[in-house]
Amino acid sequence: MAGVTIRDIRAICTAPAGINLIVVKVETSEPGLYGLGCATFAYRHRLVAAMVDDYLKPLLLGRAVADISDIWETVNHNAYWRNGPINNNALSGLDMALWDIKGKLAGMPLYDLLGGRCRPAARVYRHANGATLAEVAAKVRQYMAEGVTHVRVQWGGYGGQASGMQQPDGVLPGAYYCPDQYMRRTIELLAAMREELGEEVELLHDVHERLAPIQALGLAKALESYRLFFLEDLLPPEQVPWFRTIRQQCATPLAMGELFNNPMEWDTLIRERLIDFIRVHISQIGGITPARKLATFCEASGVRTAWHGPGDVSPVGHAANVHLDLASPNFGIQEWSGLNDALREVFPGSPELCDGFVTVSERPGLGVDIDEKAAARFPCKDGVTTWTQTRWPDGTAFTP
Ligand SMILES: O=C(O)[C@@H](O)[C@@H](O)[C@H](O)[C@H](O)CO
Repeated sequence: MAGVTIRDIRAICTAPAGINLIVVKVETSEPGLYGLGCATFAYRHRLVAAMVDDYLKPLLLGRAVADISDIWETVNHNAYWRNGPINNNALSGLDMALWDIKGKLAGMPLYDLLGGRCRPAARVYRHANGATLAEVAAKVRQYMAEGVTHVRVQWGGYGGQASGMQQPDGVLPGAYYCPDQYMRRTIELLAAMREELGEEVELLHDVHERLAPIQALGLAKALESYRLFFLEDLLPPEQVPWFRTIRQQCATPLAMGELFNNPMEWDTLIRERLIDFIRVHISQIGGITPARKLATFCEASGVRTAWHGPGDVSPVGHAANVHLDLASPNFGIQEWSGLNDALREVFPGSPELCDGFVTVSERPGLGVDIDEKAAARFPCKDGVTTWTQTRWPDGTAFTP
């Protein structure tokens, strides 16, 4: 392994499910030996690709593939300013690809290289959204029939479907939602789901940072009696100090972190045991190398992992999530957004769901490949992102 070096690094952009994905391919001096990593930042794919092709490649050609830790530190410091999403995603693509190569050289699936399996498969939660309470309940039942034990319930999408909003003249266009209405409806939603579904299913809910801090506290308290598995992203990263107050006032389990990029964002939450689940987006924090350290840091504080697993993670990134899930003693649950046939065609060997558990292929490394010809049939889309232009009824811009 000592002699194997990096021969090429490049970004591959593809959108088989209509969502922009970025994968980094690292080719080595060993013919046919390469690794893949997820660098998906769906709304800025060109910038991440440029970071990979124009900055990481010239920096790293000829480096030994074995030296993942040193390469990670080198890239993290190379632009002087660090911990931003463009740099972190590019770094993640590279980092995962190097772990993939290390696994292939060792002849081991990544979970084995990370210390071995703590469980044969990772339990997932699915997402049930509906326009009516009956629709949400029907979706939950459908998942339960498929063997899924944990379901995240949402009524009218993130922030709810606002109705009867009173608005001043001249408000700007945007994705409007009404936090007070959303809060009332969410309490009604959880009451209705427990009434309808009983206690035999674990329920979760994603606030998606759509409330002011004092409302978030009120919601966490109001939902306590419905016994959530966890309440997700109750506040934006900028309001992390509020978790101290929330923790003192209620026992609703809390999951936080999909927007985090910088270790300082999670440090207090974990050290002071203010959350129960860490759910960072692994490519946003720089890949497997920092995620392993974060999982170990959480283990010491009794915090479990619930890595972010939405549609804007490539199957390569989902595989990285699941390998970590299998190898971490303090794994909690895995978000699973599902794959379509086009994703399976472009990414042979993708993780698969069976009876509420996701598994990875037993091939060495991450176990996922890419069919570049198929990927080219699904080009990424450019354009302005509109769903993140979120506003409160009076026109105030607020977090998406
Ligand atoms: O938990 C989730 O799945 C959501 O928060 C994501 O779908 C999130 O909205 C997207 O990843 C943003 O691109």
